[in-house]
Amino acid sequence: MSHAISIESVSKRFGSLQALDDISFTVEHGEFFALLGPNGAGKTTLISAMGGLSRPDSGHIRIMGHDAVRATRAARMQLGVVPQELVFDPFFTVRETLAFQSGYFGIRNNDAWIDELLFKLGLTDKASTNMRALSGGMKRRVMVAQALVHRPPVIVLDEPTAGVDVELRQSLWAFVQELNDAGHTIVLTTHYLEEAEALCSRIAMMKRGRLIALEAKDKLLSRSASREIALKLAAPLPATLAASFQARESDGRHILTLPEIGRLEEVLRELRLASVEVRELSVHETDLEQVFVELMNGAKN
Ligand SMILES: Nc1ncnc2c1ncn2[C@@H]1O[C@H](COP(=O)(O)OP(=O)(O)OP(=O)(O)O)[C@@H](O)[C@H]1O
Repeated sequence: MSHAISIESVSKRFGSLQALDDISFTVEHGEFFALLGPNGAGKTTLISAMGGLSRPDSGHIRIMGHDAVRATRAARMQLGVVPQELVFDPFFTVRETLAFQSGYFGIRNNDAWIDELLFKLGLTDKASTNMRALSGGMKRRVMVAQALVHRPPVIVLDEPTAGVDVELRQSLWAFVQELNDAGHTIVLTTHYLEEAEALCSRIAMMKRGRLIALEAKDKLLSRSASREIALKLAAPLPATLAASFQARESDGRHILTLPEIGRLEEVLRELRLASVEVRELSVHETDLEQVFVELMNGAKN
């Protein structure tokens, strides 16, 4: 079959604001894909368009081959979106919420799957609790269950861990990883870059409605040549080095930024010339946050 998600030259304006500017990319079956970008980059707008909730001004989106505008219902059957905002009827119980959502997809007798979802998301003992009586974290778990009642092959999570405690975050990721292992395609937006780094194999970055990077994670990480080194010295850091390598201090160590690792030799030479003994040296590998910041700063406005 075609791609799990295909986005083709999608643009959308809100008045004078270009929220999406000619976005094109595909997500393959079974991928764990991250969509990153600062606030207002257009991630939620793009996700709404995938779910047929808002209509692009131009371009096409297909979910498992179904056009999100012309075949909204068929596309939605293939897609589960966990929204950023908590949207629910406060008077329904958790089980009623999930049964109602199943009915929306024309699924009757969904109890066995609902029970499994409740169990996997740690909601079993909350099944009869009214939605309004749940904590924020519990409500978020219901949002995840709600997106999965129709067992969609493609799952999009829009910042599902915003404001969620560490325990839920970890159990949520274990569950999402399990879904991915079972063959579900996952698209994730998050502001926790270490989550994207740990889970996703390919990463798209957006800024002001445009796609500014789309690469395999490893390739993206290797794109940043700069490294930080931490030095513990027996004497003060020579001023010339401090100036050349934007030195700062942390935890009794000098942190120097090397634009490329080859400059390490220059640092060591300067220290030898100044007779400063090195007691400890460690090199910090690039992480996604560093690449993200560099790309965001480097992208034109
Ligand atoms: N219905 C709307 N009417 C007008 N402007 C909108 C509407 N929806 C979104 N926008 C604007 O479009 C831009 C993109 O918003 P969007 O919510 O898609 O960003 P985002 O990348 O999801 O950000 P965040 O990380 O904060 O969730 C923003 O400037 C936002 O204010």
